Amino acid sequence: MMALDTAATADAIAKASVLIEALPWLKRYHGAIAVVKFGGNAMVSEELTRAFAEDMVFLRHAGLKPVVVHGGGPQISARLAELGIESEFRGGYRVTTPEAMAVVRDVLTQDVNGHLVDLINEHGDFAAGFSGEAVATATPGTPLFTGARRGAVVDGETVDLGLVGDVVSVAPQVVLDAIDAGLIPVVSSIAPDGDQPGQVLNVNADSAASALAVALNADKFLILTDVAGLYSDWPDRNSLVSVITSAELRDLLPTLESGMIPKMTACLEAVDGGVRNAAIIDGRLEHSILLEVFTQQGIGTQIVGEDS
Ligand SMILES: Nc1ncnc2c1ncn2[C@@H]1O[C@H](COP(=O)(O)OP(=O)(O)O)[C@@H](O)[C@H]1O
Ligand SMILES: CC(=O)N[C@@H](CCC(=O)OP(=O)(O)O)C(=O)O
Repeated sequence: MMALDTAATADAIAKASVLIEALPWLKRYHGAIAVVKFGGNAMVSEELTRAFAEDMVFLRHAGLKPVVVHGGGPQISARLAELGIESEFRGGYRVTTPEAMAVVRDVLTQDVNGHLVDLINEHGDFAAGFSGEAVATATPGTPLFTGARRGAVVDGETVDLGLVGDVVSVAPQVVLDAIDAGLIPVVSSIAPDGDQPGQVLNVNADSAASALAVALNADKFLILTDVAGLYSDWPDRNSLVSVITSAELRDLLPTLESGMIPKMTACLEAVDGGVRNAAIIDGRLEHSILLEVFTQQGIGTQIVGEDS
């Protein structure tokens, strides 16, 4: 017989209290769709990517319906550099030539998407990879994302970004079919150009993720990034915001610096579009998603609707 020492008992009780703290959240989020944006910076670390894949499988087993939208900015930049193709960002967006677009599509839809799908599927056949070009069997001819070209405003002037677009409509059936089949959809941010058949556009992954969250009427929208959350007075580390309403965020948005602008715009669009809760959390912290979803205090910055 083995005696339990006091330290081991205290440790076991602490673990049980962490588990029971999750109960109200397990109840609240049972069957909920959670769209999670996973950025390319977190993916630079294999350990973080593996932890992310575990979190998605955890959410799925906990009764949620996770949907992943991924970026891959650093991976695209590395491949373009290897190929000697120049790559420039203007107003936070990559200027995308036809030559660069072929690389963007390949890196996002093959390498990054394939790697995430493989890591999730190490835990069982859960993941299904899609790009915005995917079509549902019931609606042939209508892609998941339809894009329209956009420019960017730099120093008050609109500049051309080449083959860069916004998602202007979403046909979510292909993703809903995967969810209904018990799968975890893993989506890359490439969108067919609605005005130019055969052409695809490079879409910022934060913005593609929020468009999908709205179309799926998601309960939760999470963006992983490389800071602890939104700082109201960046870079003052004492100004981390834990909860902000969409009205407050709308006022703060014009004061934000690049980097945070697309993320906070995506959160605002998601909440304005009916997503009940959006949050930006620290992707550098392993399993930060679990802390956000299943603990009382949560982490990062929550963006809630004006009537919350
Ligand atoms: N108000 C702010 N709060 C937090 N981060 C900010 C703020 N303003 C600018 N930033 C910058 O935005 C960065 C996050 O944006 P980005 O680098 O595009 O993230 P990711 O690589 O996750 O897509 C942070 O690392 C930080 O340097
Ligand atoms: C138009 C535009 O800039 N598209 C992005 C798409 C990838 C992305 O958004 O990746 P992260 O989430 O890792 O930043 C790009 O080419 O880098």
